[in-house]
Amino acid sequence: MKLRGLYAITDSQLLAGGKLLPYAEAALKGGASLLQYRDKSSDEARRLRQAEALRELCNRYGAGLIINDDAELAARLGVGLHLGQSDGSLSAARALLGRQAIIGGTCHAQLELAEAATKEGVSYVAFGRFFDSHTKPGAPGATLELLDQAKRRINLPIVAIGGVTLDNAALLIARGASMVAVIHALFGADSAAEVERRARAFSALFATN
Ligand SMILES: Cc1ncc(COP(=O)(O)OP(=O)(O)O)c(N)n1
Ligand SMILES: Cc1nc(C(=O)O)sc1CCOP(=O)(O)O
Ligand SMILES: [Mg+2]
Repeated sequence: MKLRGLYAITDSQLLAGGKLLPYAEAALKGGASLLQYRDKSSDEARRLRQAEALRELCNRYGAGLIINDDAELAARLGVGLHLGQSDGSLSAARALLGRQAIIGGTCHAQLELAEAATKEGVSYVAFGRFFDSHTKPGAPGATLELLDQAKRRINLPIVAIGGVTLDNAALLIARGASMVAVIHALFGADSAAEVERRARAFSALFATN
């Protein structure tokens, strides 16, 4: 699986009212390489149902499905996982999911966290928040200079997240981001057709950088 390109992340509030599957499919049609299922609810049956449906879509479009926060659900479905600093052990997740699974770790703006995550066997490291974020306004800030340093010190794909839009994504890619992870600027749209247009535009940035 290619860890380069658009990394689409779902949001249960933004995609309420039946939008999850059509909007996720639109992002995949538009070329998203990874899709993260990010749902903070505790409705386990619904989470399982939705994640299974997203796995089917990702398989159809040749993209990777990543589950946020929930190693057990990722293991049950045989898909990837993203963990933040308080979401459990990355090395335990690697042991649970096996060598092939895509596992990512949140590193905020700290290279030391990325070095520790690398030792624990992650597939990519995620830094952020780079810009003002609708979804997570309080996330700690990261700078473009951090990407330069990370590129020199971390030998893994780098994901940039937080306030990424079609206007600023090229800056991140030019500074070494292998993937841009996007919620609001992708899914905060009035139609699935608009999500697909945006996904195509994000994906095209990787062809020219
Ligand atoms: C690709 C990617 N990067 C960072 C995060 C944030 O993870 P975390 O800090 O655990 O916060 P929540 O998303 O769980 O609220 C992410 N999900 N994906
Ligand atoms: C989930 C998340 N994690 C962040 C971090 O900095 O670790 S920023 C963020 C929100 C990303 O959403 P949007 O594209 O709408 O800004
Ligand atoms: Mg988390």
